[in-house]
Amino acid sequence: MTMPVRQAISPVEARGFDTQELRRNFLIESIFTPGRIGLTYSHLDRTIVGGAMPLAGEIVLATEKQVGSDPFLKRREMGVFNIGGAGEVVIDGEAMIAESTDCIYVPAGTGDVRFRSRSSDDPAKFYLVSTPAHTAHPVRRITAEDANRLDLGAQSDANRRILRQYIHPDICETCQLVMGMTVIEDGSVWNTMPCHTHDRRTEFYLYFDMASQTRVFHFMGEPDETRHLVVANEQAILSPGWSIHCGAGTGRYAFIWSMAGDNQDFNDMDFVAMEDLR
Ligand SMILES: O=C(O)C(=O)C[C@H](O)C(=O)CO
Ligand SMILES: [Zn+2]
Repeated sequence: MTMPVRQAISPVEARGFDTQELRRNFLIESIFTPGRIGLTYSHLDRTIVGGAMPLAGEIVLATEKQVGSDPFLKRREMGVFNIGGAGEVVIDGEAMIAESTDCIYVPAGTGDVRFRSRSSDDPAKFYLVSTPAHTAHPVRRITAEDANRLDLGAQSDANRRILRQYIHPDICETCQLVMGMTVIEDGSVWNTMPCHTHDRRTEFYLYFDMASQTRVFHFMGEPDETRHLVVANEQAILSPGWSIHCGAGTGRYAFIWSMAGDNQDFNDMDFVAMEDLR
């Protein structure tokens, strides 16, 4: 496995980027490869993001030079969100079932992590987000029913959506990772609109559950210097704290959001007034 590195980009640099440069820095085009694990190291809050898609055999989480510690989770925690068929995450020899839309929290200090699919005909797709951690909290399996559910938006604003907070201080203790899933209701297109920034935290989005022809127009940038990225199914966005992050889809979609940084306060957002967007 090689782990590409994404440097932290300043808002001043990003203003000058063309489409290709924006995509190279803020989009991960391929998260899942059958039978493989693939990870990207971002200098945004030193977050590692990627996917593991086991087929008949298991996949082992191995460490890399970029991580600087052995084992991988010696000084990190990890959220594992399954968006595929049923599978298992084996944590220091203990198998935890992960059905579709289950999330497993794997704490710092874990020695050995393995990923398995129940059936290679319907493989699990484990979306992985790992952030630095200073102590070990208990392992958790969090289902959609366990998560905090928020019903957001209005049909008249085309932004009705169900947001579930899985890894959140009310549900699961972590060092810094916060993670959940937002599903856009039929007939709505917008996520996270009205939009916000939160310079205290980095955010990552994995868009999924999209038809192959569907695209999400994901908006980023400073509120008065917006840009967009055209995103296909199972691609991920890196969103620095200075950037807005929101999107509109041409068809059905959902996304996993995750955050890391100075606090775990989901409501610590700086909302942007519509008249300030450019
Ligand atoms: O649709 C939404 O609203 C969200 O999913 C909000 C994001 O998770 C977010 O930006 C949290 O800071
Ligand atoms: Zn946000």
